[in-house]
Amino acid sequence: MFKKRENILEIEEGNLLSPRFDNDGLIPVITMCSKTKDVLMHGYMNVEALKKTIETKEAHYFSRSRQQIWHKGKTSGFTQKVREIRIDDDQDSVWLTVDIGDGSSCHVGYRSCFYRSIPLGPIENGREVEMKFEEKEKSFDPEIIYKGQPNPTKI
Ligand SMILES: N=c1c2ncn([C@@H]3O[C@H](COP(=O)(O)OP(=O)(O)OP(=O)(O)O)[C@@H](O)[C@H]3O)c2ncn1[C@@H]1O[C@H](COP(=O)(O)O)[C@@H](O)[C@H]1O
Repeated sequence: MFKKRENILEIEEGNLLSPRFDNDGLIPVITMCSKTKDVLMHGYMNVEALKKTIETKEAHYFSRSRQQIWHKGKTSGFTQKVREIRIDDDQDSVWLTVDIGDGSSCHVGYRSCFYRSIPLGPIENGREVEMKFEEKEKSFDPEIIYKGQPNPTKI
């Protein structure tokens, strides 16, 4: 299915898909909203998740904590319709452009998982870094949507 990685020229300049999966069999994925261009989330795919994403045109990831294929939106209904898939020069990271309609992509209730920004500039000695909320309010209530599901965020 995927071309065996044999030489750099082919990997960088060739037109055959030959993704590089890490020692855990995963490739990092960054997912962007086709409408707003916001980065929605960062996850991972294994071979099966990448194949399913290509074939079904809906984003599938590999959940590291659950150790299984994860069809995004299966529980919440917030599926991601894939509009474009790109891979980078050395074919070890994937960029998905997805349509989420009026949905969201963050299990905390925001549209994007990247809902806070970190201020630039000098950090005072010993002072905690205060972030800014770029999304002013949640777009859904995760307590309702993910009722009974464990919170994947770990300390
Ligand atoms: N829905 C999400 C979800 N959406 C976005 N993300 C982001 O995707 C990343 C997942 O990457 P990782 O593989 O590193 O994290 P993980 O620990 O394996 O995630 P989990 O398998 O524990 O959910 C997280 O760090 C979040 O930033 C989510 N991470 C987890 N979920 C959980 O996925 C489950 C199914 O949700 P839906 O796909 O929306 O139906 C629910 O239990 C959700 O809580």
